[in-house]
Amino acid sequence: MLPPDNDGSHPDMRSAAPFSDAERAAVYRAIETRRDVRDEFLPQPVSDETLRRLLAAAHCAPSVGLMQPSRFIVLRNPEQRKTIHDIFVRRNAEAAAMFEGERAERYRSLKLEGILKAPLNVCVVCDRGRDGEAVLGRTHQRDTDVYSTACAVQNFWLAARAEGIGVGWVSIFDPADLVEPLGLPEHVAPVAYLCVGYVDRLFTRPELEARRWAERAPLEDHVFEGRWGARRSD
Ligand SMILES: Cc1cc2c(cc1C)N(C[C@H](O)[C@H](O)[C@H](O)COP(=O)(O)O)c1[nH]c(=O)[nH]c(=O)c1N2
Repeated sequence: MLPPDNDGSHPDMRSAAPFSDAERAAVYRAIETRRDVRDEFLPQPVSDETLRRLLAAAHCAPSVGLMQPSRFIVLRNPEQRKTIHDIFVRRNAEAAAMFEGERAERYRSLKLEGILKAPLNVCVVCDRGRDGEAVLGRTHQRDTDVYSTACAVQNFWLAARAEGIGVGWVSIFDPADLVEPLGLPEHVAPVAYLCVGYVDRLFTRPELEARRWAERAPLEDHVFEGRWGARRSD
C-alpha cells in the first residue's frame, strides 16, 4: 500500500467546488437544448479551430481503463459523402419496409439524416484493440470500449450545442457498409456517423416527438428503487 500524502490528497488534485450559478445554468442549458439535427444545417463552414475544440471535448470523455479507443474520421469531400448517402438511401428503404401501414407512411415522411446538407460529417469509430490484451475495467465487459466511444460522442454533441453547431447521428447503416468507404481495419468498429454544421434554429423538443413518431417519457417512469420496477413509495 502506498503511504498517503500529507493532506491525504494527490499533488495533482484540485478543488471540486461547484460551478457558479451562471456556469451551472450553461451546462444544463446545453444538455436540455441539445437536439438531433437532420435538416436545419446552414452551409457556413465549421473552421478547423472550432472543429478542434469539439474534437478536444470528445477526446476528454471518460474511457474504460483510460483506453481512449475513440478515433474521429472527418469527411469533407462531397463525393465521399455521396457514397455514404447512397448507402443510407438503400438501407433506409430496407428500414421503411420493416414498418407497416400508417407507421410506414409516417416513417417515409421523416428526414433522418443530413449527410449532404451538413458541411461536415464525422464518423466516430472505436479502436477495439487486439484480442487478449487485458484492459482495466474491460476484463468482464467487452463492450465497455464502445460505451466509452458513445461518451465521446455525447461530449462532442454538447460542446457543439454550446458553439451553435448542430449534430445529427445517423445509424441507418449496417456497420459493415462503412468499412470500405472509410478504410476501416478489422479491429475498428464504426460507432456514430455524425452530420455537423451551424444551425440557427432548433426544435424545442425532440423532432420525433414534434412529428408525432414517439413521445418523451416522464423521468419518474424510468427511475426505480433497488429493484427493477420498484418505486420509492412501494
Ligand atoms: C445511437 C443513436 C442513433 C441514432 C440517433 C440517436 C442515437 C443516440 N438519432 C437521434 C434520435 O432520434 C434522437 O436523439 C431522439 O429522437 C431524441 O431527440 P433529440 O436528440 O433530443 O433531439 C437518429 N436520428 C435520425 O434521424 N437518424 C438516425 O439514424 C439516428 N440514429
